[in-house]
Amino acid sequence: MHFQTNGTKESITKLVSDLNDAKLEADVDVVVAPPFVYIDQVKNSLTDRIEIAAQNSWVGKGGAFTGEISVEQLKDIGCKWVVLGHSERRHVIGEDDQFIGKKAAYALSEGLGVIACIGEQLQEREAGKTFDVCFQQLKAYADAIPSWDNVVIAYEPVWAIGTGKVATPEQAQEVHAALRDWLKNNVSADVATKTRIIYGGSVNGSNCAELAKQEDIDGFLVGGASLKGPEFATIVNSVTSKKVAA
Ligand SMILES: O=C[C@H](O)COP(=O)(O)O
Repeated sequence: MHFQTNGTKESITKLVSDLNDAKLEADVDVVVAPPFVYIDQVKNSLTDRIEIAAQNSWVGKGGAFTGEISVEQLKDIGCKWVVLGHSERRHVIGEDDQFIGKKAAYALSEGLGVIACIGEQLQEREAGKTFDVCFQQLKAYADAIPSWDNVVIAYEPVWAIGTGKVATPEQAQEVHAALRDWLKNNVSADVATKTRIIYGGSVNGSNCAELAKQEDIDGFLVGGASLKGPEFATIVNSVTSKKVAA
């Protein structure tokens, strides 16, 4: 669950309480990504059943980088994961593929898990460039990281993020299968089989079950719907038996 830049101390207290009370299937990995300023609050009040992710991290060791948050600091406050390459980092902040790849490599080298986001914009899909864009973004991670052991790929078509316009199960499955095939051909068959590929973009309690049935969809990265604890629990439980990060 990914709060993006949402929440207050009060709303997050309520959300944590809902999550602590939720019945979450045991075989689903659940990760929550609060804004930096609330990570400590969440870490200190949320059940250990759910791990904590940051929404970004600095590209190297901490130091004189005003406004940035280092991987070392994230580890210090109990983060196990970091979300990198989110479309808002790419298209609003301007991070490029290589910079994101370097961030992933540094976070992994320090022992954080990486939720590595990729995805095409609407005009790219309409121009028939979905696979080209996704493969290029995936290659930048592959070129930078030494191992995929601690990486979850998040496919998030930009046109589906926060728009209410979810990819159809067939659209999402088509890209997930292509990504797995790319890993098989360019990394290894083993990595292609073992790497979890999760979908993000307007996932909610009503559409998650059909998406979760798709062979290559291993879980979800949930934004808006994660701000409602009971609905998020429904989404988590829709991917049971797939051992998925959600
Ligand atoms: O990380 C979350 C994604 O950006 C998806 O957000 P959304 O579920 O609100 O579309």
